[in-house]
Amino acid sequence: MSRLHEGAELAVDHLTKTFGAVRAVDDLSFTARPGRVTGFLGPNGAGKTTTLRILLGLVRATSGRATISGRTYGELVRPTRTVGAALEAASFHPGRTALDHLRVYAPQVGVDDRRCSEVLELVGLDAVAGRRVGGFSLGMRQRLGLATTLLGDPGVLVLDEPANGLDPEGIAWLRALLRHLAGEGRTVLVSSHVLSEVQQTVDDVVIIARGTLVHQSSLAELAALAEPSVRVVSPDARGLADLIESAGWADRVAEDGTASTGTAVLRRVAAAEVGARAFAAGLEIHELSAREVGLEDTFLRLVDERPGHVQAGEEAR
Ligand SMILES: Nc1ncnc2c1ncn2[C@@H]1O[C@H](COP(=O)(O)OP(=O)(O)OP(=O)(O)O)[C@@H](O)[C@H]1O
Repeated sequence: MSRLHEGAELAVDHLTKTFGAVRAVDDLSFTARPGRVTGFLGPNGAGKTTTLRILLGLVRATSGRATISGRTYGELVRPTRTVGAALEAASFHPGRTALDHLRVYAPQVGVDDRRCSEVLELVGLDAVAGRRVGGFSLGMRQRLGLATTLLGDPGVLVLDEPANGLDPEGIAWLRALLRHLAGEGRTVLVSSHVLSEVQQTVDDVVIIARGTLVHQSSLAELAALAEPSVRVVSPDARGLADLIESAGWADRVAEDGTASTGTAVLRRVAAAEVGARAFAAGLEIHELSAREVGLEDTFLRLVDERPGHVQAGEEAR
């Protein structure tokens, strides 16, 4: 028998799921490893929830497989002890207390009252154990949902948008808890449509768009894909245009106002390089500023998302 806390590899292998004409998941493959928090990221409608539902045996795949330690959810011997899942802000009986909510699930998982109190303490709800859930905020409900997933002390945690509804303090708390759980050797898979929400929590990222994988790596490798850029302003618009032309940067111009305002934003060019060339050309420069490229920008570039842009198929919901 496996030790408690022992994580298992999650493997999604050439997974496809169609709903009528909509290809929600399209030949998707990725893995999530024990001891690490993996961010499962993609814009709304990218296919995250569908993938997680297949992994948890709630939806049947059209083709391909999603496995936990080589087994599908249905093949697991003790599923509630192996995987803890919180798929959406779970529905709670408003009249039940937090402790009673857990007591309802405890027999299914095979744990006692003591464990219910333990998990309430773990998620910081011990002080309100006897309060009715009906009066709980969304953040408190998220915590109770998480407590429910932890009842069986599972080695694998699958959490769909767990940061939703949490205030900054709650997000910081969630981050610490997930890091702690992964530190114990568990496999933690966390979905989100906003990278910035989980970027301080995750070790690895799996990014999907339109049902397909666009990127899988460590967070550090994703950060290395960031493209620095530099903003240059000169009172001599003609001179700046000539400089860009002679340096061979024409295809690196991200925003161009050289002809009218003498302003240009250049991608993958260092400020020092622009400064040196401008100095050599005797070009007067009024602004030369390196722009920080956040991880979120890299993420949005990878999923090719524009503000207000709707993914194909999303209207089918
Ligand atoms: N039961 C269903 N019937 C029909 N289409 C569905 C069904 N479930 C999901 N879809 C479609 O599959 C696509 C992927 O949806 P899914 O919920 O998996 O995405 P998501 O990445 O979790 O998005 P969100 O962050 O908005 O929850 C969407 O186009 C959605 O409309």
